[in-house]
Amino acid sequence: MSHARPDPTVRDVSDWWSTSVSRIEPNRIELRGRPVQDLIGSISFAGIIWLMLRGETATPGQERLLEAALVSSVDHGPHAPSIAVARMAATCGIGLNNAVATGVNLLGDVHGGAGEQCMALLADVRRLHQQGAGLATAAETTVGAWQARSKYLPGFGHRFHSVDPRRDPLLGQVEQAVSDGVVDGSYLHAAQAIERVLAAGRTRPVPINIDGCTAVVYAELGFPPPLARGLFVLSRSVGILAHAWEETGQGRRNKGPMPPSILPTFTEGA
Ligand SMILES: CC(C)(COP(=O)(O)OP(=O)(O)OC[C@H]1O[C@@H](n2cnc3c(N)ncnc32)[C@H](O)[C@@H]1OP(=O)(O)O)[C@@H](O)C(=O)NCCC(=O)NCCSC(=O)C[C@@](O)(CC(=O)O)C(=O)O
Repeated sequence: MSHARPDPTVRDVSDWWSTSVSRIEPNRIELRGRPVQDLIGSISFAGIIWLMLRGETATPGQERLLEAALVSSVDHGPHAPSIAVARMAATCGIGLNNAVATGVNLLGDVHGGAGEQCMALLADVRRLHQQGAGLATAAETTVGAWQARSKYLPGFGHRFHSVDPRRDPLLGQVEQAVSDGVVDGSYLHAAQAIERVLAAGRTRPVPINIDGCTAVVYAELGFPPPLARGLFVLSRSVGILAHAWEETGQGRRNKGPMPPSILPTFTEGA
């Protein structure tokens, strides 16, 4: 006798994986209602990402901006933790898929995933501004409230860039999209206002970083915050794959984080 309780949300066994993303039947593949044979050769990769996540076709302006953000965050060299760890993994005999997963699994609140929280930060500034506060006041109030919890604001600061070279071209694309009427610029202005608050009184600014710049784009385009992280993962997977593949080709085995001639400092009696 079965003791399983019936699930009222499941009327039929075919409801178990019910989805509006894709429809797959013998000799039929539709993605968001569009036959795959109509998409192949006619839609860009950024376009299919938009279609799959949003369920509708991007306008050319939306697609251009999404593509710019995806391009901007693909790689940051073996200094970047997500790349370094994927290269190390590739030398350990675990296969390319596991090397890529190792890199992707390093992306989070501190590295490559801060766009999710950054979008919430920008939304706070935007909301106060929309309620009537001046932009500078809205940014100061929000920075104060967030820094009462942590001095590190998501989407700002970089371990060695004082101006991230990805910042101006990407934010320039957002400005262009504002001029073209694609987005309204409110998240861009919130980010710039926070940057000004953080720079005040400092010789070394705390710049908006790539997680923050891409969060501006994804917020302007109307993606929900968790997808800022998801889209960063998609983009960085390209760089992770390229590095893992190159490292695989170099044939090294069991490569550690630094040359064996450099020994970690042993801290006596800790
Ligand atoms: C990223 C880092 C750990 C860097 O730290 P730093 O080394 O600079 O930190 P510190 O030396 O502690 O700070 C020096 C002084 O600046 C102040 N300060 C620093 N950050 C501040 C901030 N956010 N808000 C206010 N104040 C800040 C701090 O208070 C101190 O002030 P003071 O005590 O007065 O001297 C830090 O910013 C941070 O956690 N950010 C938030 C999380 C975030 O957005 N993550 C994404 C980073 S992008 C990325 O992951 C992609 C990447 O670019 C990565 C790559 O390649 O690495 C790629 O493409 O792969």
